[in-house]
Amino acid sequence: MKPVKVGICGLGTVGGGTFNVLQRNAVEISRRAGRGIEVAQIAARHLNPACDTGDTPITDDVFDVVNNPEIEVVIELIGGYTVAFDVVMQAIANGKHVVTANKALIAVHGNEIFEAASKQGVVVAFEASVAGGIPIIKALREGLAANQIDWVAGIINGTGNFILTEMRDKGRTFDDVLAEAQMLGYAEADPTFDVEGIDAAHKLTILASIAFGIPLQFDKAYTEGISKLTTADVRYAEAFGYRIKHLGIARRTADGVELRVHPTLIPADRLIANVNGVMNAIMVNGDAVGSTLYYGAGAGAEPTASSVVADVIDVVRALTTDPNNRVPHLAFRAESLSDLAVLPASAIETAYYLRIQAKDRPGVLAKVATILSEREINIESILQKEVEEQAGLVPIIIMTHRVREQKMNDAIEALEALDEVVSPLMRIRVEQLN
Ligand SMILES: NC(=O)C1=CN([C@@H]2O[C@H](COP(=O)(O)OP(=O)(O)OC[C@H]3O[C@@H](n4cnc5c(N)ncnc54)[C@H](O)[C@@H]3O)[C@@H](O)[C@H]2O)C=CC1
Ligand SMILES: N[C@@H](CC=O)C(=O)O
Ligand code: NA
Repeated sequence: MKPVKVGICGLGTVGGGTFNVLQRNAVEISRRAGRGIEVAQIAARHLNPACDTGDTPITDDVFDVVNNPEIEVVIELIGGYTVAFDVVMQAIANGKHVVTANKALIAVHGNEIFEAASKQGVVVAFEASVAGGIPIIKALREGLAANQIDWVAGIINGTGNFILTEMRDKGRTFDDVLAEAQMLGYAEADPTFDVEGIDAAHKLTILASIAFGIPLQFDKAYTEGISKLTTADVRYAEAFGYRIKHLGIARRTADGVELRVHPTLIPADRLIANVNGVMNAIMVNGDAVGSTLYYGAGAGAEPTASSVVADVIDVVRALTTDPNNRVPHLAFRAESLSDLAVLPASAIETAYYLRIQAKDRPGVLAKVATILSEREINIESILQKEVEEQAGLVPIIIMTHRVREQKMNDAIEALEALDEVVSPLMRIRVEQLN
């Protein structure tokens, strides 16, 4: 049988890695796919020194690839929502299958893209878009298909986890580690997407849709980054037996779905609390299987290429299958997606860590405790440090029981209004993940 011709759009970190893996493992790949896979054309603005493209035809116009009649599968590795969106929609209109690593595109425009793809009978595959090399889409969509999924919680941004780990273990500064993550090709084109949680929210949006069978709703995700965390919080968390990780959490409750990305204290003895550097890990809890954990490299050229190429192999196998009997894009059949509401942040329920910088006066602790108890917020433990972090100020660290976010917002407003308390205070959510 003739090889399947594919076209690569974008030859940066992931595009280069994808080309290299397709070449190096060509024999193994064709033994799995049943056919060879040939890169018939590449669209690139620059050559990639990490990859020897030999005599593969190269164009600087992505639409040469998208409109190339020989190409059956378009691999979109440009990123962003502009050119990438046009590339994907035109490829679908031309009856071509698409493989992409672009979580921003899928989280924001996925509903429209999947509808167009289904009408055309083509597949849009996006395993590399979440957690780089970890086959989490495959696990959730197929391996756990028997379950009602209760929650998903994961470290799903490699850059952010790399920064937190290096800051904690080596005392390096935020900016220094971010620059290294950019140099290593982990960071997004705009690194605020990594450090402000936008990239993790894109990925969480995708995971939640596949876990619960709901349309993609990125605009409803609550997003908080890691840029305000201090080494003092990391230290206090450790004193309580916790680690701070930047988590994406999607949880089904009686009222709807929580969809939230934020720094989180988790018990230091959980496996996921010990996931360091660029590694990602995702816990999935299903009613039949219980808790499961998926671990691996969340970013980087070849780990991400591992997922891209696996998708290409899946697509090659799907070329001869009935479009109505393929695994649905969002795991549930499009006509069976549910309208389960994504809850507003005020309805989230979680425990809290509070760090209050207070003037060293008698009676402050009693006032703080009163404000919390008036709002039925129970204190789990409290630590009043005698050392002053700033002149005349002593930190009070409080761990609470679970409470609705609305109540905590009210309490924080009242605490910050106290004359003795420096505003703003630090609040970090706490999860046990069991
Ligand atoms: N870097 C990583 O570890 C991971 C990246 N991703 C996603 O993969 C995609 C690609 O990311 P990277 O490879 O890191 O980015 P990159 O910036 O290294 O590569 C993108 C390439 O596309 C090229 N490009 C831009 N516009 C173009 C156009 N009109 N025509 C032809 N080429 C064009 C750029 O010149 C660049 O070489 C993004 O969607 C990203 O979010 C997903 C998982 C991991
Ligand atoms: N910038 C992303 C790349 C992979 O998705 C990350 O750091 O996780
Ligand atoms: Na993946």
